[in-house]
Amino acid sequence: MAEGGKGLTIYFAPMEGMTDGILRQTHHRIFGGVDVYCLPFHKLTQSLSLLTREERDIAPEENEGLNVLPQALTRDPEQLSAWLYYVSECGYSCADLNLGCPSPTVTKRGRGSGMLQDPGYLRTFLDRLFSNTLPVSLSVKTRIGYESPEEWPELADLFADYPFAHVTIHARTTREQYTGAVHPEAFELALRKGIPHPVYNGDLRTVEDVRAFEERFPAAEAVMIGRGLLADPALGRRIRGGKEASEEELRNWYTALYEGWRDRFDRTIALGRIKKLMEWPSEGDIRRKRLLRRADNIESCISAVLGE
Ligand SMILES: Cc1cc2nc3c(=O)[nH]c(=O)nc-3n(C[C@H](O)[C@H](O)[C@H](O)COP(=O)(O)O)c2cc1C
Repeated sequence: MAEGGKGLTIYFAPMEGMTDGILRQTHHRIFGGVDVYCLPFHKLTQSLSLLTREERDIAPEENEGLNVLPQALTRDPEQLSAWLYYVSECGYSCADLNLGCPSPTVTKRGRGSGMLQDPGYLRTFLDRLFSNTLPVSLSVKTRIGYESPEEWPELADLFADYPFAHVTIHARTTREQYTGAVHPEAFELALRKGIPHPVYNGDLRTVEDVRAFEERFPAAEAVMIGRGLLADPALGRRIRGGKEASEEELRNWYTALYEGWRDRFDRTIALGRIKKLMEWPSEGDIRRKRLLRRADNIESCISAVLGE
């Protein structure tokens, strides 16, 4: 696990359709304050071929100067094992297994958090995987159950039994998707059960949230933050005592992201992405959201989010 240097190690959560190489590099260049950038999952298939977008995302040149953690979605230990060799050939030393995705199209095939429904199969999967020496170390990102947090004690015992590099715990069930109260007590149980290097994830949106977390869990080593960093890209830096994002930094951030996405895709996709991202800093502000909806170029998007 990467060292934070000071205090908690901070992971930038993987967010499909958002946290691509352009966002990761731009974030690192302007704000920093993040130790590890997590890649959205590669959906593994029988043929083991990746999508062009997935190949590009993991390519060393896309991630130059960054600490990144690639991630896979699969319920097949042989597929995962083969992919881990590919990750190693790309030059990375750790990779992550997704056991958290709650999308019905994923879970109905028993993948992502769908695997949590069958702890027996999950043990078989992990036994087979760890029966061989792996080319890189493996971490896992999980939820605390499929239907109910009552499933967590059994799952926590399971995760404590394997030599994971770390275990990221999104403190919600599959049913809870991304909203509703998190269950921080699940993290307490993870610490008590000796889960290797647990990383807390879920609704850390502000510096105050992180301070309260540190106070409640002084033994915690690491947190993963997603939407909080989209809403305030300087959050990692501020957690470490650094300054808030200036207006100039935010302008540079949005402009660089828009231009990067426009050059890679096209103007329409870039505008769509930037608007989606800007929903987070505009959260709860109906006027800004209305202005953002109407905006049809990057300047009016920036005015909608940063204007008076
Ligand atoms: C649009 C979107 C895409 C996501 N894609 C992934 C993914 O590819 N892999 C993953 O493990 N989690 C994914 N997540 C979950 C986040 O990594 C994170 O666990 C979740 O947002 C909770 O953290 P937060 O409250 O800090 O945002 C996604 C979440 C969102 C909202």
